[in-house]
Amino acid sequence: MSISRCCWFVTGTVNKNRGLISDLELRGWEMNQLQLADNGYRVVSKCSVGVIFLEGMTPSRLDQLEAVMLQHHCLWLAVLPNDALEDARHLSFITTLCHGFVESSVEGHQLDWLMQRSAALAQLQQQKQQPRRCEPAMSTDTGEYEMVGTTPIMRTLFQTIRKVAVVDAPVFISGESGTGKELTALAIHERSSRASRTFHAINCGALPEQLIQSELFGHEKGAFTGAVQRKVGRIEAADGGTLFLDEIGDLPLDQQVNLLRFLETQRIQRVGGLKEIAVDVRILAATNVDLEKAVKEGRFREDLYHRLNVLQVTVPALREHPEDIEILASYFFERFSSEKPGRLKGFSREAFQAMRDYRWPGNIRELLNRIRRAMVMSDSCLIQPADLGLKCSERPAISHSLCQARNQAEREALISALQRNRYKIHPTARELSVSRVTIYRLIEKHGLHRPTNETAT
Ligand SMILES: Nc1ncnc2c1ncn2[C@@H]1O[C@H](COP(=O)(O)OP(=O)(O)OP(=O)(O)O)[C@@H](O)[C@H]1O
Repeated sequence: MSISRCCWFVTGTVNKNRGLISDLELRGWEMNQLQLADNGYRVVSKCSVGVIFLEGMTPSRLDQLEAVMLQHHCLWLAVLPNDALEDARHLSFITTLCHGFVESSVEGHQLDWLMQRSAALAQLQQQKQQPRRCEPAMSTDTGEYEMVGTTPIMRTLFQTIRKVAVVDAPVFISGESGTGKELTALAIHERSSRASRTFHAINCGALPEQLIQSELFGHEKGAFTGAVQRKVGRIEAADGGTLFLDEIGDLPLDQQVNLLRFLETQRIQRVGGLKEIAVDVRILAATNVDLEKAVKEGRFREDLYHRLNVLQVTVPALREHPEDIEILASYFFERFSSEKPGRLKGFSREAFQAMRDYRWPGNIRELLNRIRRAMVMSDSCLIQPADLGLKCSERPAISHSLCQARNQAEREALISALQRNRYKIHPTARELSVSRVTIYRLIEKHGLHRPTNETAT
């Protein structure tokens, strides 16, 4: 594995550390100093490791640094002055933000070794976190149609998409609203032999009932009042390509018969026309309602259901793969970055936590919309839970495992004790009858962040 020898460094007192920095440069490290720009540290994420020389670092610089460090996907090492571990502010900084620390008496070759190991680990972590995308389903100018997900359930979905794409049979895509059914349909089309032809999506629930037949099958001039000219229907327009019938459960029963006839014969007849026209279209259909139930209740034709349901793809609800939330959030942050104010750098830990805690009834579409709105509305440099319209109390109503419940209770007890004690570590530890070290450990474990104006210990 080739390791990038690119390193950020921030130093409290440049001169004191000049020797060590030069030594590292001689050992092949490209040492880049993070510069203090007008609005804070300039963020450029090209290095996978960073070194903070803590000596002489003022509390206000530490505050600025924290925000920057959270933005970088790199591992941070602290070089400590002798008494740093006695200082609660430094201790909290090291335990919550740093991957490792060494005393300032460290020799160049020792720091070099530690940086190499950290850079290697950071690279491995980054590889693991790379979004495993189902290659762009459709090339568009906006690059809008990428499927992001790294969890086993999403990988299974990507595998299924690849399998069903290569055959020409109808596919039935089920899943809750906003889970990505249309994106799945597009991904199937894009991997099929029809990829170079058109992908046409119809929302059956949005078509006015009296116009459905003409919309789907087209009409001849004069077929009905207002039919002033011939119209090619959506099925015919998709000839050679793929037709995606969204919300198929909303198709009225009489239109279900016409669709069934088309699926059986691959021919259509325009309204008012006499000619049968052969159309070569692959049908993908989706619903977020229980179609089997609709069949039992007589609202959906059983024969059509079986015709459409040759191959099945189920798109999971977001709450079934919450581990993808962070990667999806980052993807949407990138996707809408042109709409955000320049100062906005990403998400706070609390925002990620709130996103993980939320149940997401509107699935990925809701996540996308909340992030897009937060990016416009946020006043700070990191998106906060309130910007997303989320509160920590909006917890999932799903049952927790005992371990999750314990964690949750521990987190809540810690947050309220910290708040009661104005984020002072000592009284919080006393109240919870644990050591101060335990409080620091728990703060790190639960990704909490003490307000920067609290200097308390
Ligand atoms: N895995 C994903 N990665 C990235 N974006 C996604 C993913 N899944 C869905 N999206 C985005 O979420 C939005 C909703 O997706 P889509 O329209 O495909 O959902 P749907 O299940 O068809 O919704 P509905 O049931 O309301 O028709 C779209 O903007 C889509 O690009």
